[in-house]
Amino acid sequence: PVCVCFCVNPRVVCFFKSLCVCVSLNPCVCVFLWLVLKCLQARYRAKVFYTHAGCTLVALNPFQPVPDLYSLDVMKEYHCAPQPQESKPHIFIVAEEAYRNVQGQVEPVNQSLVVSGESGAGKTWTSRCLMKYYATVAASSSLMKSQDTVERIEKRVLDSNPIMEAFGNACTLRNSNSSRFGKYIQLQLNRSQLLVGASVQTYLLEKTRVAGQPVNERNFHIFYQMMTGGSDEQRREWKMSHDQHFAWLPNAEKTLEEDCFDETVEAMVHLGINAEKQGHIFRILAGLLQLGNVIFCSAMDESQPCDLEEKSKDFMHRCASLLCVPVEELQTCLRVRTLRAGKQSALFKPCSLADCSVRRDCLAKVIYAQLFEWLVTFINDSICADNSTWCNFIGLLDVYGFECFQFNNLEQLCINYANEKLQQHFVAHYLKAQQEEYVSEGLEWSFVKYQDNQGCLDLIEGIPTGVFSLLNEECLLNRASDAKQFRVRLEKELSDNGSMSWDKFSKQPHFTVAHYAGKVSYQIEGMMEKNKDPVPPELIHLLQKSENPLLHQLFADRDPVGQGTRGLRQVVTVVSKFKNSLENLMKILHSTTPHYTRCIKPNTDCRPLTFKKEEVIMQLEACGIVETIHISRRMCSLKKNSVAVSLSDRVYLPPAAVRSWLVRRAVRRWHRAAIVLQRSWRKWRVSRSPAEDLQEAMPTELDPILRARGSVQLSSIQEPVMVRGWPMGLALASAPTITVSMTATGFQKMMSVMACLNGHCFRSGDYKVETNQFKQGVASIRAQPRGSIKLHYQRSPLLYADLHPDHKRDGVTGLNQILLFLWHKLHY
Ligand SMILES: Nc1ncnc2c1ncn2[C@@H]1O[C@H](COP(=O)(O)OP(=O)(O)OP(=O)(O)O)[C@@H](O)[C@H]1O
Repeated sequence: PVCVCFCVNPRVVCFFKSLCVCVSLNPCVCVFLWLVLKCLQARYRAKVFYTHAGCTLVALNPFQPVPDLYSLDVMKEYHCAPQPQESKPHIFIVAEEAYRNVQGQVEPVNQSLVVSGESGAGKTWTSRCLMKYYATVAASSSLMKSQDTVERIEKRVLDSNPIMEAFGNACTLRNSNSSRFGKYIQLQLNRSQLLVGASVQTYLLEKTRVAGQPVNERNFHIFYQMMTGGSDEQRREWKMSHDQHFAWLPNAEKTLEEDCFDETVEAMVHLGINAEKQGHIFRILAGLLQLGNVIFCSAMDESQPCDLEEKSKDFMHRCASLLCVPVEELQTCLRVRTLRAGKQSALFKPCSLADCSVRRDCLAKVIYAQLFEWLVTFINDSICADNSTWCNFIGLLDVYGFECFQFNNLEQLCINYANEKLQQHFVAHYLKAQQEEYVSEGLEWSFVKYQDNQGCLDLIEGIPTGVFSLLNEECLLNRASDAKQFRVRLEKELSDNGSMSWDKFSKQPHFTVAHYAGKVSYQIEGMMEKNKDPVPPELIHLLQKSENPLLHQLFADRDPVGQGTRGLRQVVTVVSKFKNSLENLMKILHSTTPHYTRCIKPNTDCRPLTFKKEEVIMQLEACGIVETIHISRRMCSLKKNSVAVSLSDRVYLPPAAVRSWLVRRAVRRWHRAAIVLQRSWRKWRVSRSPAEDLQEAMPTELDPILRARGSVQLSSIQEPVMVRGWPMGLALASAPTITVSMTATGFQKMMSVMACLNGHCFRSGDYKVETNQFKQGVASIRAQPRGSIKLHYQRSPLLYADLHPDHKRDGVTGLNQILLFLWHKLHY
């Protein structure tokens, strides 16, 4: 059935579909997207959620539990299958393929499973499924008798999930269990490929959430778990009465299945976080909640520190008691800045009202972030195997997807930068490597064009004038940051980079980056402060005095003023830390065999079995799926000498009846489209006078300029031969061979040339045609044995027909323009 789709000129489909998103795309990309979209939609309706697309597995989120999709029996089925790739697409195929690569010691032996997608698409779910799979099939204890037999190490590895999710996930507008950090989990395998340990690396926790939650979103799950799951005794210990309202716990009335305190505590116990340590952790968290209720008010005397609202005094006491720090000192360091002049003397300056709140929030953020880091280290200590016991690993990367909100700041810049890096890895590794391999195998292969995002990466990470470098420079200067000034600096340094632009009419200082997945505007206000992420030294001093052993431990080694070894200020900015950790990750990815899973969110409301085409198509375009399928399709057509097989090979369509209905419906539409096209074509022809037509189509004399644009000059034969390529192009559009030329304008032209030459003085075999698909037209025709013959094209009488259809990314070009022209003629 897919072949039927390919028989129609993609541009026609494009034109008639006229989806606004499609029109802005390259027509060939557009038709691919549309086809993929249709296949995915049909499969989703038939409750088939996994689809192979080239080397990538596309996972559609069902938003409801699917019985028996991930059961032990299904795991066994894939694990024991002689050829898992031949089975129905499933995440377990990816898992098994990676596992067998390790078993087979195929270089690079270590594997990385990259799971990407936007928030709520199903990355965490998928990662959990993968971990369960390995914990079952590679269990080092008892093998696969029942889920319960998964013993110690496997259980501990799995138990890291509820803890990390409790502390690092939150309910957002887009996902009720949204991971607010990125993670790379390394599953360690011994010589017999059994799971003997694991380690977790986390990236960029969204710590601002602890002290401020976007409207209609929530704080991290752990706080709500404590509220709903804590016993009366615990609540007393946490100074958390049943009727107390917490400013930092919005939407507490919402009940979520993620609010499972018992599960978190049980997992903590399994990982060795004993009752005493748990007590320290929960008291710290309870202290933060009390801190969030503290509100400052202006002092009567401006030279004095801000006052506390009456109720806040009590909250401040509770907070100090839970954090085990002296209450006076806590109050002072939130309200008074200490200025050091030299080593001995110190000046005390009351903070402004706004500064007091900033310090309060800063205290909460630094404590929470440090606690999260400690938890990750603890988990690693508990599940990491001794280096001597493991030799290979399978890594699972679950990273935040591309983000574009109304207001974007440093967090989005970092997240989108990470996505650019991963996209580059995907493109470089898969698209380039695959294509080079095909060429080296001697396959007649023309390179598929792909979006190179190096320009965008240079813009962000370039040294010394990338956005990150300039941001860091501002931080080192240690002066009050000015957003407008910084914007001017950016413009001065980076206006040459094509990925950077500015909205001239916007009043807010900002810059816009053209990412591979779309343009994002970042506001500059606050960006430098976020990058510095300063913590007042007084706060660190205070926490180092805490009598809560855990809190004390969290800050014991921290230098409050950030002094380097030679006494220089050492500013480790957010972006430099993030860039470093990402570079390390990329090194790991480059040294492993990658497997890509693209999770797709079929609708934004998280409604079960609801497929919104517009939303899916955006995600498909953003994740480079089209290029992947394109290569596979071309590869299959080369190998099997038939076109359009790969989609039907790899995309499993729904049962017979549905499939034929879909095809018939599609054919009817295309038939109607073709009739409209024919009619408008005839009308257009009639509207032109024959003389006009002939004059342009058949120039009597070939002057040099005209000849350069459009005629055939056969050097061994004196007489020039003209090739009328334009009508042929359209005629060929309906022939089956056009399937190959969907992205190959050169091939299309070659076909028309061959057809024309056949009508002239050549016998077949007299010539050999070579094409270069990236240049417009035919590269050369070699006559044998008469030497090289140059071929030129005749200028088309049709407006726009000479334009190469896919050079501009946006805008409609080439044949689409003809069609638009006709359409306008027809309708207006
Ligand atoms: N395969 C699946 N079967 C059933 N439900 C699923 C599946 N995948 C995802 N879901 C549902 O979708 C929700 C969102 O998935 P998940 O939390 O994995 O998204 P995510 O991509 O990790 O999002 P974020 O980036 O915000 O963390 C899950 O809580 C679950 O309800």
